[in-house]
Amino acid sequence: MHNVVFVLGPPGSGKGTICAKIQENLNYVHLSAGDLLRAERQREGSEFGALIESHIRNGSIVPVEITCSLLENAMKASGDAKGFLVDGFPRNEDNLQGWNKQMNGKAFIQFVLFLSCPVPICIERCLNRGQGRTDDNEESLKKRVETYNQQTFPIIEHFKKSELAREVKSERPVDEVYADVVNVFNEANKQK
Ligand SMILES: Nc1ncnc2c1ncn2[C@@H]1O[C@H](COP(=O)(O)OP(=O)(O)O)[C@@H](O)[C@H]1O
Ligand SMILES: Nc1ccn([C@H]2C[C@H](O)[C@@H](COP(=O)(O)OP(=O)(O)O)O2)c(=O)n1
Ligand SMILES: [Mg+2]
Repeated sequence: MHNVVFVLGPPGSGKGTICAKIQENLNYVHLSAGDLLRAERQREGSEFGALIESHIRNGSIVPVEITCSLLENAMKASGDAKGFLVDGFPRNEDNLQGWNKQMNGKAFIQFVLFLSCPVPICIERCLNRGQGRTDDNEESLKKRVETYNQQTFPIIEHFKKSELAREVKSERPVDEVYADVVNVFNEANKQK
């Protein structure tokens, strides 16, 4: 049974940055759904490359069958760990239902880390991210924020209702955000 922490928040809220630090210090393995999709997009012979690229540019969400299989394969391929940080997933109802169907009995959701950050700060961060991504531009970001507000935030609300969500405000400096995130993990691991 894989132990999973979902990491959600608007684009640019710091999910990847914080997950990398947690992975380094707390023995969780960081799996970014976006990174896995970008790798699949590039994979020689992938039948999904063009589909993934169009969703990424358009700020829309790739069908869960693709994303969830990439995540499950990555978990299977990973060595033993305290758990998996599933970064940027589930991003909509299709993701959530697809996860429940595919991962039923195979994964336990320990909690959901929600990084909340004002959108203007998030947009600024993405425009300055400097990773050469095809979706860090004004046009794509406008659509990604719309997707987040209309499709992802309801998923966060769902996890809040089931008392699984742990919110950390992430407009502050990284170290301050990370210190609060560590406290969330310590608290959650104390309860196990
Ligand atoms: N707390 C923070 N303060 C300032 N910049 C940040 C902070 N967290 C992340 N960043 C920067 O903002 C950009 C987006 O961060 P990233 O972790 O990629 O966010 P996400 O994965 O949520 O899109 C990166 O360039 C990162 O270095
Ligand atoms: N569950 C997911 C996660 C990402 N994607 C696609 C659509 C997203 O806009 C892009 C980029 O996701 P990613 O998490 O890397 O983006 P941010 O780190 O939040 O800026 O990938 C998806 O279709 N389904
Ligand atoms: Mg990211």
